[in-house]
Amino acid sequence: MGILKELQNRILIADGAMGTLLYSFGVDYCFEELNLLQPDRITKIHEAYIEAGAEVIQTNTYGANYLKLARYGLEDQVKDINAAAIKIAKKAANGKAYVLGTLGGIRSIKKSAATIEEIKRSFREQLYTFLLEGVDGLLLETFYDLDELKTVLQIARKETELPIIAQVSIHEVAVLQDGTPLADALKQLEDLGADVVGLNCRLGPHHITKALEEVPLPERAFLSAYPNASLPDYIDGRLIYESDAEYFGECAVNLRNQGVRLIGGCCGTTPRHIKAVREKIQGLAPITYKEVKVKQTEPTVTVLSKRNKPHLHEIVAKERSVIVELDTPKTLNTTSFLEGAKALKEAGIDALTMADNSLASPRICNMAMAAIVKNELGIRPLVHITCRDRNLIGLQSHLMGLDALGIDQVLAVTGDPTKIGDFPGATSVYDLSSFELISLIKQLNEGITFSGKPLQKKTSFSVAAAFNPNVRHLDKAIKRLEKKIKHGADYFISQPIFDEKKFLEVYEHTKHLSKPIYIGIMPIVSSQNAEFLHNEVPGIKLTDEIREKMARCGSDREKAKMEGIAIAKSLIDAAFDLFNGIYLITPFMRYDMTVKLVQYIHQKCANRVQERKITN
Ligand SMILES: Cc1cc2nc3c(=O)[nH]c(=O)nc-3n(C[C@H](O)[C@H](O)[C@H](O)COP(=O)(O)OP(=O)(O)OC[C@H]3O[C@@H](n4cnc5c(N)ncnc54)[C@H](O)[C@@H]3O)c2cc1C
Ligand code: MET
Ligand SMILES: [Zn+2]
Repeated sequence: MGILKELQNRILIADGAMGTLLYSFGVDYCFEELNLLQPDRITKIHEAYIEAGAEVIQTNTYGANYLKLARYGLEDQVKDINAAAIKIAKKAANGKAYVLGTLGGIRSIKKSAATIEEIKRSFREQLYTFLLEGVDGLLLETFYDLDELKTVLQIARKETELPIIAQVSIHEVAVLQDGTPLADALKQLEDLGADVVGLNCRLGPHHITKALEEVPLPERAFLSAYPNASLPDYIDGRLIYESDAEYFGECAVNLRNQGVRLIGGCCGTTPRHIKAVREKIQGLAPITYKEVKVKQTEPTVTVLSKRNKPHLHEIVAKERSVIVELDTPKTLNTTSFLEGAKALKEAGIDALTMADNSLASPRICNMAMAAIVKNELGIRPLVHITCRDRNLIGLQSHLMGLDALGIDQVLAVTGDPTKIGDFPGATSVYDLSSFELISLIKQLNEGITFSGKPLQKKTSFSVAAAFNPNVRHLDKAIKRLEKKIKHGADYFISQPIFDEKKFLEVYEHTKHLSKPIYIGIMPIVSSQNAEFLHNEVPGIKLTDEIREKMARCGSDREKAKMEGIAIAKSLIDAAFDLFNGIYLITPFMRYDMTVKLVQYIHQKCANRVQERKITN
């Protein structure tokens, strides 16, 4: 008769999980490859679901697309794996159940997981196999990203008149990750031609039912729901679901009361769950009228963070500005650090920048020290944030914490690789690239979280990005700066430059940029330090003259210090008229050196003012 015709008059029961069932049997490789390697195993699962009461089953093809199979080196077998899955499901159904060809969503929370073009290509390949082999309908399931689902639905709708079931997945009751209310999303899918719209996975029956309370009965389409068995627990490295099938069956009645006509199960469900659904649903007619619960939306008050001072990017765009890096201690002794911070404040810096575990070695958390210098010493902190040490959850929480502390100057960087640090084997997170981190911060400035939820307040971050001019191809580095600007960078802070001639070259390459630069200068402390920088730090080359000057100081620490300061002063002279912003890096807690350089810059500014007065 056809699925849609049946749904006009009755509720259809679908099957439950395939992946988590296989996983619970100990399979932890590519589930879809089993269509080729162990077809009998898949057949038995289908049969068990049909035996339990499923009238609609789905092919074992959830991740059988080019992009996901590529993780297992199986990208060339898309057609074979899908074709085999359809044959297995049809044979198992044997006319007793409808067979849906399943296509799973690719993106999760990160849009960057795959481009729309890649998704389209990958989807089409899988779709054509379904259409060639023949199925009773298509199940587009577990789509977190509404744009992705809409894109693939449009492709499918154009290619076939088969019934299409389009299902989103949600993290939070009745709202998609981009903030779209579930009811709106399902309406959009219906308008794009989906025959059945609904949701599956991620949440258990309780939350899925709650979400559906806000969804009206569609005008033309039908509603579907495939909840997980429960919320997942993580035990001994495995995701475990509560498996009270009886409860799941009872919940199916609630789904029916919300107007759902196609009821199945997702992760953690088993043939026992489906049997329970059948027992509870049997004999119940679908509802034809429902009261929709109107969501009590809290008014979205979006206030701006309070700001007393202009941001650094606003200052440096107009006038001379000096920021100094003083890295937080590697031990719990904060005395020198705080003394240094105080001395630099007295010297008149605009901000104290604190790296985020630079060189991938742990130091006292820069957020903690930033709060201390801000609150106790009245210094404006600038906090570096790497993508290396925090996942997406950690990054957003960190930024929200900085806002709560009133710290609004940040530098978004990728972070030095762990292999150069104290813990070479440590995990690097990199959920986000530096570009994406910049975008995330700018999104918080709009009062919206990464997943599109309102924050009820707009943060007010001024976002710096890193600029490494010590590269072989400066043009490529400049392209990265342009990209960082597109993502929202307000200004740049550069790695130190050790060659007077380099400033002009950097100036010429960057003068077209719309954002200002704090150019980096770091005093050298010894000949050993000079040789290390020259020979071991990629991209950094010191002139022979500088190396000779430092070598002449031998092991005389005081002499080397004076020479290091003198060299840094010459570098400041070379940079002075080209860049408003000077970023001084304090080497090895030697703030006595950076204090002298800050004073030098201020003196130079005062002299300039004096000279101008005289010439006028
Ligand atoms: C001012 C400043 C502050 C920093 N603070 C910290 C800190 O607090 N903690 C820390 O761990 N690290 C810090 N770093 C180091 C920085 O994270 C690394 O140098 C990183 O590799 C580059 O940072 P990014 O954010 O500019 O990377 P991105 O521009 O995002 O570059 C990311 C990747 O691309 C590569 N890449 C960059 N430019 C080019 C190019 N021109 N051609 C080809 N490939 C390229 C990089 O090597 C890197 O692997 C800082 C660097 C700067 C300049
Ligand atoms: C990750 S959502 C579940 C996908 C598919 N329906 C399965 O059960 O394997
Ligand atoms: Zn699932």
